[in-house]
Amino acid sequence: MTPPDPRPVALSARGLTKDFRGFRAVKDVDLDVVDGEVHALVGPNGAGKTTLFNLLTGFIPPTAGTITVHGRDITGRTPEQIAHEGVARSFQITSLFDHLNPREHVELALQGMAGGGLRFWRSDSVLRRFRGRAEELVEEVGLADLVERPAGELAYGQKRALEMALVLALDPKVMLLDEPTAGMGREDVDRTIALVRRIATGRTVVFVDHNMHVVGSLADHVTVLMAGEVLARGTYDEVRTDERVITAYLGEDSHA
Ligand SMILES: Nc1ncnc2c1ncn2[C@@H]1O[C@H](COP(=O)(O)OP(=O)(O)OP(=O)(O)O)[C@@H](O)[C@H]1O
Repeated sequence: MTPPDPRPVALSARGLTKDFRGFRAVKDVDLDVVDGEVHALVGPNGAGKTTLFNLLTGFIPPTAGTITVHGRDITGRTPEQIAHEGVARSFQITSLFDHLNPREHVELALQGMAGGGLRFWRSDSVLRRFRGRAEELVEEVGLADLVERPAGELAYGQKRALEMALVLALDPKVMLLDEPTAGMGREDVDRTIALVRRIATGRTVVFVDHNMHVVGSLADHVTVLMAGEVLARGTYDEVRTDERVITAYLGEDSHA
């Protein structure tokens, strides 16, 4: 057993439960993500990872249970309110504007965060205030050379990096990344591992990923879900060698 982490808890859930018309997708989940750690949520298909993400970020309300951020109860808050508590997420599905370049995307996100709302009309003088910071964020995610390239012309891995910049624009203390390497080839996967490591400095990161190389490379702690429940938790090496986890994954392989 790992000794308790002395750092304060950034994001916590107690008894978190979600029913979809009688089907319990998340069951009585307790989760503690400590300040500054990288925490992976893993589990076979249908384990409840995305549902848990949606609960933690307010995209769906829980049937039961509580969620706290740095000790403040955020249960039942909207995604916008939760973002203002410093929790922001990325999505698996890209939602970029093809004709806008990376800098323009980030400028809009910064404008939205500053209270201007996400507007489709943009006053250049307003957006220019955000230009410097937008360029920094584009550079931080490794897209400095593509700052003027319309998003529609970016490769898949570059689009995912841009989405990371949009999450960073919210200046989150806790970042939730939904399958940051989904659909990527090895090179993009390695680039994304390096990127997540970089952006995790001074932040708390929770991510879902099916790629165990990514989980092993990044995660300080891992929570394994199975059929909506926490099956195991610990370091990567602890959960990797846990008999229950091995059985759960073997079960998944045999049905693949
Ligand atoms: N809106 C919904 N209505 C009904 N059932 C749902 C809904 N969303 C999810 N579920 C069910 O809840 C269970 C958990 O789904 P979830 O998407 O959270 O799993 P997951 O671990 O993210 O899976 P994957 O790895 O395939 O993305 C699944 O059985 C799914 O069919």
